[in-house]
Amino acid sequence: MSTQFTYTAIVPAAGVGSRMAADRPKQYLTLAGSTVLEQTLMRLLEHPAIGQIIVATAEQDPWFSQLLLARHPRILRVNGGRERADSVLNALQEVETGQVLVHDAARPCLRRADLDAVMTAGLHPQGAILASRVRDTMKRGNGQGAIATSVSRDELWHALTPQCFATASLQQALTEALAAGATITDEASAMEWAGFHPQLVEGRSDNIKITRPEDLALAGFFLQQS
Ligand SMILES: Nc1ccn([C@@H]2O[C@H](COP(=O)(O)OP(=O)(O)OP(=O)(O)O)[C@@H](O)[C@H]2O)c(=O)n1
Ligand SMILES: C[C@](O)(CO)[C@H](O)COP(=O)(O)O
Repeated sequence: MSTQFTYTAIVPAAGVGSRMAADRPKQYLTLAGSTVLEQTLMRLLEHPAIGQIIVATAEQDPWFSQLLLARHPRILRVNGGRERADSVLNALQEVETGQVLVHDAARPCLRRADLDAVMTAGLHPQGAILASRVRDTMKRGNGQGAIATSVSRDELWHALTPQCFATASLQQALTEALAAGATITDEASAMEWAGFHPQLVEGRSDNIKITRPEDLALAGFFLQQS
């Protein structure tokens, strides 16, 4: 019996991790006995509705091929691009399923319940993203290190990943938004540019994106809790 997979996963992993200031891109730093990237890939490989996982790495990346998972039959490596959106667009060319999810390599603490929830919501034509409500009082700076104003946190959310969409809709939106010079920092912003209103699926705030040095130990702690 053929296995019907609903989603193809794209994992953007072509960044240099400049804010991490490590000796290698942060996705290759050691975490919980393997690497950040392998932890993230394991979260996705475990899901029965995810078929192929397309990992976008830098063209000259010397680390990926050294990973055991690099030879996994469900994992395909493609070249990333100058920006995260370019890496995602490159990977989208290889997607053969009607639904696609994009999940940052730098987010290894994703929980199965959150993945289930956003994949289900993502089947809606508008698509869906994992997100967490802002908790702190928000300030907008004046560019000179002082407060310009407070920003209402009503309906203010941190966009997380995975972000789940119909493959054709995302590919068209991303292509057209980038061609128009729009600033695209996540898949939802391309879909919004195209007039979609992706659903917000409230997820755990420990689904952190490893960005700065202090985040690695925190991710290790969170992985011990799961
Ligand atoms: N051209 C790029 C830039 C980023 N990413 C990926 O997008 C995810 C989120 O990006 P970010 O956290 O900004 O990673 P970096 O760009 O590596 O970090 P920095 O901005 O600190 O350099 C990461 O998994 C990163 O590898 C990518 O695939 N291609
Ligand atoms: C996609 C993302 O993780 C959602 O918050 C975020 O936009 C990535 O941004 P970065 O500048 O590439 O870290």
